[in-house]
Amino acid sequence: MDQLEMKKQAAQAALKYVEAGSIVGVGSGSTVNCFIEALGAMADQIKGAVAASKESERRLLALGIDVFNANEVSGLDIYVDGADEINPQKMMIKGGGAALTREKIVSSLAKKFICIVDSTKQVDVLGSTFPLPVEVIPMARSYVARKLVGLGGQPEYREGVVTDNGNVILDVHHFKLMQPIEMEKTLNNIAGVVTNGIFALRRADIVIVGSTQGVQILA
Ligand SMILES: O=C[C@H](O)[C@H](O)[C@H](O)COP(=O)(O)O
Repeated sequence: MDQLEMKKQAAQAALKYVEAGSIVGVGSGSTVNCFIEALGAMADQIKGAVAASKESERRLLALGIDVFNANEVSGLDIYVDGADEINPQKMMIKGGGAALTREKIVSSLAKKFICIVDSTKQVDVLGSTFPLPVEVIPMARSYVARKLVGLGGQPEYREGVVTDNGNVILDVHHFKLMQPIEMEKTLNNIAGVVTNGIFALRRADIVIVGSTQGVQILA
């Protein structure tokens, strides 16, 4: 079974958490694209969605699903999103698709964060395989990069990428995140950082893993 099939399995399994008449929080990325595709079958049963990226919004609308602005809802029951890495404590690295800030906002609105991943995303220590994305206001790029070096990382400017918020991304290599909560706070305190891709303060509640052995649910 290839990675896409594992993503599809996890995405399909997330449908059982979608309540009729609800507004669903929807993240972004290739695994979420599988979820959006599956959600299409429930388009006439749900009230709509709040999307964490323009790309997800476009895909939802194409399936006839209404998309609400985050300011139009007071809360969400569930938020469904993928991850670049997830550890046994259900903490994640996200932002491989540069949507981290809106993902943090929409996931914060939700009672339950349901993370859908294929088994290749599971790690013991965050930062083991994936560089940590940090969204930065463009004029602060060099300053923030120097601060990240000071913290032991190796930042790399993601050339040609502008986020949905008009900012840039620094991908930080060689950051082993032994204390994810502390590092999430430390990075967010650097002037010019909009947010960083550690999701530890707001971690997942339910993880659905697609693998060659089938779907595993970690609740
Ligand atoms: O900015 C992108 C998001 O955080 C994605 O959820 C993450 O990169 C996982 O994407 P994919 O499902 O394509 O591996």
